[in-house]
Parts: sequence; C-alpha cells; structure tokens
Amino acid sequence: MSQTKEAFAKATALDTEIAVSTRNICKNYGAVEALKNLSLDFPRGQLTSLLGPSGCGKTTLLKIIAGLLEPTSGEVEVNGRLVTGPGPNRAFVFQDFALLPWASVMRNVAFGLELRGVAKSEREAIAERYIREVGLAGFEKSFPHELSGGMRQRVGLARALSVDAKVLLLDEPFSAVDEQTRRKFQEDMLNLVAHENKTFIFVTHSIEEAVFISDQIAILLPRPSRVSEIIRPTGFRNRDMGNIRRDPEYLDIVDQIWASLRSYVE
Ligand SMILES: Nc1ncnc2c1ncn2[C@@H]1O[C@H](COP(=O)(O)OP(=O)(O)OP(=O)(O)O)[C@@H](O)[C@H]1O
Repeated sequence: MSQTKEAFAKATALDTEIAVSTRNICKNYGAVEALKNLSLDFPRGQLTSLLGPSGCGKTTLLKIIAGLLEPTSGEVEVNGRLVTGPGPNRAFVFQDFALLPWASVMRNVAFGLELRGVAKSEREAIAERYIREVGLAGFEKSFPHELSGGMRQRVGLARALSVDAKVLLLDEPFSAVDEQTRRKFQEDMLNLVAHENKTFIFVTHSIEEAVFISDQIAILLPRPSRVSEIIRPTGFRNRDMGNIRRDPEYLDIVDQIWASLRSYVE
C-alpha cells in the first residue's frame, strides 16, 4: 500500500490514548444548524487540525471543547471527565491574541498564572521559560503595541503554554502573519508538539498547513457539520522538517484533501 493510502486507511485504527472525545455534538444557533452529530477523538500528545469550508463550525466546535459554549446536545470528555464549562486543563489561543494592551509581555504571559494566584517570582520564572521557548527572549518588558502581529501571536501562545493546560485549543493562530513568519511558526509548532506532551487542537483554513503540522486531520462537511474524513499523515513525520514540503506523501495528501474540499468552494 502506498504511504498516502496508508495515511487514509490508518485513520480507522487508532492505538493512542484519547485525551479529548466529542460525542454526537449538535449545535444550533436559532434556526442555524451548525453542527450535527459530530463525534471525534483527539489523541493525547498529538496535534489534530480541523479543516473545512468557511462557516462549517470549526470555531464552534473549539469553543464547545473549551467549555465556552454549550452544545445543544451531545457531550465532550477531557481526560475521561465530562466538560461542563471552562477549566484549567484547557487553554484557548484566540485568533485576535486577546492580549492586555497595558501590560508587558512578561505580565501578559504570566497573566493566567496571576489569575490562579501563583506567586510573582514563580509565575515570572515559568513565563520566562515560555517566552524563551517561543523565541521572544529580550522582549519581556515590551508592550503589545511595540510588537509585530507574529510576535503578539507568540505572546498568546506562551501564555497558553504557561498555565500548563494539557489541552491547547488554537483558533487559526497563524492567520494574521506573513507567509515567512507563518512557516517558521509551523516549524515551531512541530517542535512544541514533539517536546511538550500536550494535546493540540488546531483550526486552520490552510490545507498545506494542516498536512505539515498535524498528526491527525479531521475534514468537516459544510453545515450542518460532521466529520467527513480523518487523515493521519504519519509517513514523513520523523523526517527532516526542511524536506516535508517536497515529500511525495505530503504532496499527495494535500492534493487529495483539495479534491475532497473543492466541491464546497463556490
Ligand atoms: N453567535 C452566533 N449566532 C448565530 N450564528 C452563529 C453564531 N456563531 C456562529 N454562527 C454560525 O454558525 C456557523 C458556524 O460558525 P463557525 O464560526 O463555528 O464556523 P467556522 O468553520 O469557524 O467559520 P470560518 O472558517 O469562516 O472561521 C456559521 O454559519 C455562523 O454564521
């Protein structure tokens, strides 16, 4: 079997522990049926991307997992426990960064810990580690308006990492940055997933991005959304990052996903 076929076929047999599980999620906004019986498992320590046509309900699903939005019916389990609202085991990285404009990078990154009552010296030590890890060392005292969009996004990511949530929910985190920065971020994400042992759930519009960074890709159907396909591009995962984008399996999977999605684009 070719590696590409394997990526699609393997999607049925999962031998990894499940960190997050959504079961028969339905979500209606008044007369708008956004999600319908959506069931999906998210393997622990891996990155799953949600990919689908605009308006299919990706952000809605992310917010339901975060506990920020209640499903009309169905349930979400995180580490075997039912989600009934937001909790410290999940951190959300918002599309617009949601930084405090009046606070320094250090204060912004440490803010989640500050809210949890962690002592200043301890929270700043933790924040410093993640500021370094996302490549912002030296900018601790800067304010958000002094940073580029890409740097602000890194502050948001460092803040989510600092609170030590086991599940990170990222809503199109790289959409506001230029292409070069975006590629660097994608490589950083691969490193983070490899070293942090956290479960990442990632919304993106980009097929190439999803295939580059994901252990698992869930393709969602247009509204009312369900999962149409699950793809696990494992073949090139352990190869040199610099070569992934020209790997034949990578290119094949990108093509196949586009073939699935193109019928939904007007
Ligand atoms: N608060 C709301 N009230 C009414 N309808 C809503 C609300 N939030 C979302 N919707 C609708 O639900 C559907 C799913 O929205 P959602 O933002 O989850 O989709 P998405 O896949 O993340 O979209 P995009 O890819 O464009 O960001 C859309 O049709 C949207 O218009």
